[in-house]
Amino acid sequence: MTTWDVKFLQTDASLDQPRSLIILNQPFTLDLIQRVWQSSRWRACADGGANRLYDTLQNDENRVKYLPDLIKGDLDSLRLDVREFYTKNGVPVVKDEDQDSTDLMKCVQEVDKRGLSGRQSEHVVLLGGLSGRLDQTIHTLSYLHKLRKTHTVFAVTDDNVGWVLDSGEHDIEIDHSFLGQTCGLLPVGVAKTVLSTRGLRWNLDEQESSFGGLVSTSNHLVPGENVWVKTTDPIWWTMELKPLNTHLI
Ligand SMILES: Nc1ncnc2c1ncn2[C@@H]1O[C@H](COP(=O)(O)OP(=O)(O)OP(=O)(O)O)[C@@H](O)[C@H]1O
Ligand SMILES: Cc1ncc(C[n+]2csc(CCO)c2C)c(N)n1
Repeated sequence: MTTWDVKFLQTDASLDQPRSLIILNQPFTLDLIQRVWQSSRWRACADGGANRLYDTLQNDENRVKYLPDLIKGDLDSLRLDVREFYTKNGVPVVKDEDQDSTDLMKCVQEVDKRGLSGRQSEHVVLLGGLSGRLDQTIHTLSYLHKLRKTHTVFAVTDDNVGWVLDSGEHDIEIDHSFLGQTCGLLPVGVAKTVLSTRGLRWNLDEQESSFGGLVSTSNHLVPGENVWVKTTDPIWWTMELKPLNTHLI
């Protein structure tokens, strides 16, 4: 049995479980970056993710309070003004021109170099990756599926949080104060899986799910209940977030 929670999304999240944060090149609110920042102890921007951080923070007074530990990628998206600001403030900017790996992969390599990302140790949070360009979104789904045996990686946007549940049983703690009601079990990257659930409005009981068959989208969490999932094969689990504040600093 694996137990899960997304306490790192609480406004007052503590560093109970140290996390690495990778900021992707996708929009996010100030509220979301503040939540995931405070629950991380190492933060990297994947290339143009640094533009997003810079722009979202609005002014230099805020920006110096939220300096990442690293900016890495092929640097085809990082703006010159953003590069200059972060270089001036001591943030390493590392160019990796490999055209067979994405900037997301290049940042996960850095997490690995730090030696903290083992399945049982440091968790990784991706800010972005579940929306925007479809090829990039599918890359996130595929990459986290591939990483599931060696890394614990959550993907978070203003609308969603999601991750891969490996084959087996899972208890998912639900904090209804910031999670919306909608959730999904998405059989991406597997021929099929057999699912049983508790804590959902439309529960499954040893039912087969596949891309060409049943896909549990627009399911609902039951207020006050946690969720239990049993799956024979890996499956993507997603939950909707309640609307976040857009200006908190
Ligand atoms: N339009 C998009 N939709 C979804 N995810 C994106 C999008 N653009 C970038 N990302 C994510 O942010 C990371 C950094 O993006 P970057 O600014 O380098 O864009 P890119 O050059 O298109 O990405 P890459 O070089 O990795 O293909 C990407 O690796 C990807 O995970
Ligand atoms: C089969 C195959 N398809 C696409 C790419 C292109 N590509 C994949 S990752 C990447 C780097 C982006 O920063 C680029 C250009 C490739 N190399 N091999």
